[in-house]
Amino acid sequence: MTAQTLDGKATAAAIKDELTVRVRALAERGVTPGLGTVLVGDDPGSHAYVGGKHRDCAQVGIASIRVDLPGDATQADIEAAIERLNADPACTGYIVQLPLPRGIDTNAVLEKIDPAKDADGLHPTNLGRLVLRVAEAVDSPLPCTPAGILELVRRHGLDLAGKDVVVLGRGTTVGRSIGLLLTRKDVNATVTLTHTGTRDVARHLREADVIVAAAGVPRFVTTDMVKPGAIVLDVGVSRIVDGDRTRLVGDVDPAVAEVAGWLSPNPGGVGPMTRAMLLANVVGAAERAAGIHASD
Ligand SMILES: Nc1nc(=O)c2c([nH]1)NC[C@@H]1CN(c3ccc(C(=O)N[C@@H](CCC(=O)O)C(=O)O)cc3)C=[N+]21
Repeated sequence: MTAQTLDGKATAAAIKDELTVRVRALAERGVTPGLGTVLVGDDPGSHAYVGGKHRDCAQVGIASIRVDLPGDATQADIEAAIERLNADPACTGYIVQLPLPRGIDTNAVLEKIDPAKDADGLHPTNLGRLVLRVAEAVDSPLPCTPAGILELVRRHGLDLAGKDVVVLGRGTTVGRSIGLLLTRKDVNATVTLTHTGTRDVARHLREADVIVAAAGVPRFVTTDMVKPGAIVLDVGVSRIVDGDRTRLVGDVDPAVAEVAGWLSPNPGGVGPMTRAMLLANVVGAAERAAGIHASD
């Protein structure tokens, strides 16, 4: 048996088509959503991600505002760039590409972002809203990768209610925040968060109905750790040097496809969904700024 594919590329394309329609409706009201990016330094991976985000924007009719700062930019330089984007009416949402260079206080930077323009959904105010509004749909930006994972699963007709989900990794963008979404009453999953301090990670994984692998450890999850039929989401990305080129490798051994019921490929799974959710946050912020609400 081989796992069915959680096709992030095709699902993201469908979401982008839907967003194009919403962007057109905004244009009729004279509103153009604009995504800003703040990129510090010259990490090739970060450049590739940011480039991809601007290409996505062009596809759905979102304007882009790109701010690139040198690797030796100071805390004050970065915060000044943020203040300009907060004040710029053409920018309806923006992100600060992470990680920031060593020596920069990332949390201080993220807290300067206007929560209404937080396209990543990582501002403390927006994460706090997620904590406070367990029962209802929240009309505020959601963290892109967790939201993308839920949307990917939902659009493949899978229901997580009552399922035991084991999350691997306690990073801010995925591990720490995905449980907030998975345990909302409209999802109703049960969540275990495992990390480097967990005594026997493999034991937890083997009992999981759903695995969210976000540890950033190449091919950590192997066939012996997966219950037959489980839903497996491969979130992690590591760059591996392979001869004279680099390859992207996920947290899940591709052989897991022989055991799992569903598997998100990597690339082509969670990554494109993260980008689609970023666009959705920018469009949502522009709609709210224009007085249009999700329930309208
Ligand atoms: N403020 C901030 N927000 C982020 O959302 C953020 C970040 N910083 N820093 C880095 C991580 C990583 N991340 C990815 C997004 C898309 C793909 C993606 O689309 N990957 C393609 C492959 C792309 C390729 O081939 O290079 C795929 O999975 O098919 C991957 C990784 C967002 N992140």
